[in-house]
Amino acid sequence: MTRRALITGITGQDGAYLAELLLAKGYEVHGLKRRASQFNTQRIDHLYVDPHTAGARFHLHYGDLTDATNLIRVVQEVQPDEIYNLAAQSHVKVSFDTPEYTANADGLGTLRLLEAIRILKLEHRTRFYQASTSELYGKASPPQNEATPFLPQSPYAAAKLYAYWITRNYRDGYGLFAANGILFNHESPRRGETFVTRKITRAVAAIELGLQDRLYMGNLDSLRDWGHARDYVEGMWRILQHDRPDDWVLATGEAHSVREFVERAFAAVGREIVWKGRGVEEKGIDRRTGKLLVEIDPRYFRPLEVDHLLGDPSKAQRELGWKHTTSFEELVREMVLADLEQIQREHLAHGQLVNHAAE
Ligand SMILES: Nc1nc2c(ncn2[C@@H]2O[C@H](COP(=O)(O)OP(=O)(O)O[C@H]3O[C@H](CO)[C@@H](O)[C@H](O)[C@@H]3O)[C@@H](O)[C@H]2O)c(=O)[nH]1
Repeated sequence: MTRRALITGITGQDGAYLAELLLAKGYEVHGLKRRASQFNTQRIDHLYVDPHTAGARFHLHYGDLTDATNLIRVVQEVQPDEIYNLAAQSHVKVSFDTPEYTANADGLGTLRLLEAIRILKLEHRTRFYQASTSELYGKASPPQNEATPFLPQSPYAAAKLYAYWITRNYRDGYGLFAANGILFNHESPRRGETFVTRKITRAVAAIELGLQDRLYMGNLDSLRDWGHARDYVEGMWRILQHDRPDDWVLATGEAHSVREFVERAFAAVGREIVWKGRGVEEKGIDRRTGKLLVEIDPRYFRPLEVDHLLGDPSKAQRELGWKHTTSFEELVREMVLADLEQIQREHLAHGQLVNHAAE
């Protein structure tokens, strides 16, 4: 029997990698996508199959985590063996501007999906994966593992805390196979352009190609545990194949500062950055040419910051046999090289640089 998966957030970075993985494993993959005035399917266009094609295993459904009746109907139609809830308003800084929407989509959206499973009496058929996050740890001291108490520091993290707990409550109360993957930051060339890694690699590529002068940054001191998204979707799948539902940290076990990410990204194109000044006066200068390349813009600071995320993935390693395979250095390099190619292509097509990195 072909297994069926429903992925919410299929148009995002993780949704695209997970869809590829599940298709390669022989699954029938259904994805939920929001209607938008502009095309938002670039990351999955290569997977699209005309639904009239015999044996098509990739299907998209319109939907939204804020729309309960829609979710119930889609779950009823698909009758999934596995649901991966990856949809969210996932930008931490944006959540300070849109806290109510973030709570609705990220918190209540998770509840709506769990309720859909119950209403349709799929408790014994459908396994549920919740995209929980290292942002839950917030101010908790590193390293963080499954037993570390959560101290969320944003509307996004507070909404995800509700989602984490309601997933556990439905597991314990109703016997659902409902699991939380507590994923630390994971990036790739498909990362959204307003997250810090992609913002940096796009800027480095654009500067290198002479299309941009400099990069404006927020807090350079944050430490993050950055891995490659392709490794992490493999972990999500393993979490749902385990013999019991549980909560799992996926991380590399290595933390680097935002400053270090900037340095490595410029190093990938042969530039060395030297830092001058402190705080908002800090500047990144190209050692060879003396050119000012990085400046601080306080607009990118958040009302609350998460200073240090460093995951301890030993449980996932021991019990799921999961481990990251891409190093920090390889990740940065892959992203810079991909952006050099992509920006060259965009520039040829539009004659100008398209810049979305406003957050
Ligand atoms: N986005 C952004 N972040 C900046 C900038 N300058 C400094 N930073 C710092 O870079 C760090 C990482 O920011 P993001 O890349 O936006 O990611 P995040 O806040 O860590 O959240 C991401 O990872 C979580 C997992 O821990 C995810 O849950 C979340 O959805 C998101 O993907 C933060 O400390 C942020 O303050 C900037 O110009 N833009």
